[in-house]
Amino acid sequence: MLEVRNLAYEVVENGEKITIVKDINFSVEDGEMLVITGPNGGGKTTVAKLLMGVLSATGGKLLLDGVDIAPMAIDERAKAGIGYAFQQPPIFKGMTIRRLLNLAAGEELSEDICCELLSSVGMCAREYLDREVDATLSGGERKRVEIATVLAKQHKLCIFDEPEAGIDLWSFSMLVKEFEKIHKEKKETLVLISHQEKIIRMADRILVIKDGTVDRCGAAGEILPLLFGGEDSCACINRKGGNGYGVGCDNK
Ligand SMILES: Nc1ncnc2c1ncn2[C@@H]1O[C@H](COP(=O)(O)OP(=O)(O)OP(=O)(O)O)[C@@H](O)[C@H]1O
Repeated sequence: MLEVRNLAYEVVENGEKITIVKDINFSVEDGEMLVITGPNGGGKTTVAKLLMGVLSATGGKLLLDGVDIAPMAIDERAKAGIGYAFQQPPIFKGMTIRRLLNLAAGEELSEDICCELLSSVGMCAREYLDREVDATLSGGERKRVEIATVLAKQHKLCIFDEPEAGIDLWSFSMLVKEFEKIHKEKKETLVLISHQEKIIRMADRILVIKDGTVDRCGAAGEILPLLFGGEDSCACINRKGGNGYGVGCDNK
């Protein structure tokens, strides 16, 4: 189980403190899927990076199965069972896709398994295996390779930051099926950051982050009508000129 308590991240710029996120509280039960959504610039990626350890929290607690992972470095968190796919995947010049998948899996994978992983993210597998993870791959290809690295291993907690970004429609449908598989068959705990209705509708719980803090959080059945459906949500979005996330609803 993941428990996030009063998570905060501040930076100092030109001697001035800037709060990027604060008072972030939520939990994800084992095997649950949490989707984090909300307006651009709200703080979603920052929260994901704080969970993975790419950034260090300046306040709060991050408990994974009761252990505070906040002081752990990124590699220790990976060893503790957290997998993370970046919103903007890094380039690994000189490293082939095959090698990257092996590293991500923590073992030598057979060519068939490497191909299966790439096929599951919509890549025509064998022709990619010995390509380098460099700028010759398109943004969408890098994104899919990045997602395949997370699929290469069983995790306690998988975090995907906007997996839909830059992915074509056909591959997106395959990805959605993969997420369903991770969620329903492998029963891994999933945190997905997304703006995509199809992904948001797969969630067990939904967290809406706006202006660096929690705007709404609850079971999907409670939050979905506020985001997409029902007369109330439409009324409040239209009436208050909201942004499609139910922000400003009286029924918060
Ligand atoms: N180191 C930093 N210094 C100053 N501002 C920062 C820093 N890191 C993040 N921010 C700002 O904090 C806000 C939250 O950024 P973040 O990337 O977490 O948003 P997001 O919700 O993921 O947005 P999007 O939906 O566009 O991906 C943004 O306004 C961003 O410019």
